[in-house]
Amino acid sequence: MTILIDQPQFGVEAVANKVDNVGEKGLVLDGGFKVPETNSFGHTFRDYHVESERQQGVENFYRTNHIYQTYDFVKKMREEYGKLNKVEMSIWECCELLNDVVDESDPDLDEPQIEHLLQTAEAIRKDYPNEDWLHLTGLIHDLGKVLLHPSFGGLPQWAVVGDTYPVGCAFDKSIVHHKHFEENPDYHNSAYNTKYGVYSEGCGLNNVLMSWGHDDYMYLVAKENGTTLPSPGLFIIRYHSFYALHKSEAYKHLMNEEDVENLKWLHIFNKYDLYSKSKVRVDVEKVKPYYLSLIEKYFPAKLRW
Ligand SMILES: O[C@H]1[C@H](O)[C@@H](O)[C@H](O)[C@@H](O)[C@H]1O
Ligand SMILES: [Fe+2]
Ligand SMILES: [Fe+2]
Repeated sequence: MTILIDQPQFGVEAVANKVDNVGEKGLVLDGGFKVPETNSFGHTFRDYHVESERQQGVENFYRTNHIYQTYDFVKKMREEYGKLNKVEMSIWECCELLNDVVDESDPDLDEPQIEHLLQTAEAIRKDYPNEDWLHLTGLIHDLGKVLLHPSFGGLPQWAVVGDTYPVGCAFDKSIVHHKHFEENPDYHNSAYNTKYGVYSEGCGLNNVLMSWGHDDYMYLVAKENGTTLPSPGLFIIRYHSFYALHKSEAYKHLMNEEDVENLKWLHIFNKYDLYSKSKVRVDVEKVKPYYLSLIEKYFPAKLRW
């Protein structure tokens, strides 16, 4: 039985009200979303080693990503993009810009990004009808990929997409294609290559520099433009690509209590983000009015990017 939650709840209780079942065809969420066994290329999701039409390109992507994402690089990018002086536009205009963007890091998807945004948001909406903040989080979580666009500086893919991880401490073994970190100068720097590096136990993820990309950028955009999304929404946007944490449980020693609470929502979100990727298209015009109303509720009409 599905228990609907009347009031938006942002804590453990809301999570506990949604129970996962393991059905014949894999994991079934109470609300009805079925986790498919394979992606649209016929492989299991997030298999970075299986021979497929995307494998080589994805590995090349991670090699470059792992070589160039250093502590210094991330600091510079955060400073530069934190100025939010590139473009002024609405959330929906930004969604439309993503029409042309295909993500080279993703073994499971070769559709334009706008499809993925709507697929994620609509899948969440079916199972969590009352959590409108989570629908909107689904819609905007990958908007930071506009960094690839010429008007945002046209950053290379390795500085925008792919899984993220902390810099300034050791790269965990669970990170996809870990071996390529051997070519990253930080890997050989004793200030940055220990378990804690420049951080300390329980310091909170907010104090940890993450590899630069669409997550942290979109978090900065949302926060600095005064969004009223709740804390778990911002956390999801900021850490949804941090698979080493939310899937492999690495780096837990850096979390504080608020991170632990927010992580519960990220786990829920991740199922929809990952497993809603398919060739089934969402009718954009049909759902647009609903998402415009959410954007109006949680964001100003124009944002600084
Ligand atoms: O390839 C994907 C893609 O770039 C996603 O947007 C990101 O969130 C994932 O972590 C990554 O693995
Ligand atoms: Fe993403
Ligand atoms: Fe995504």
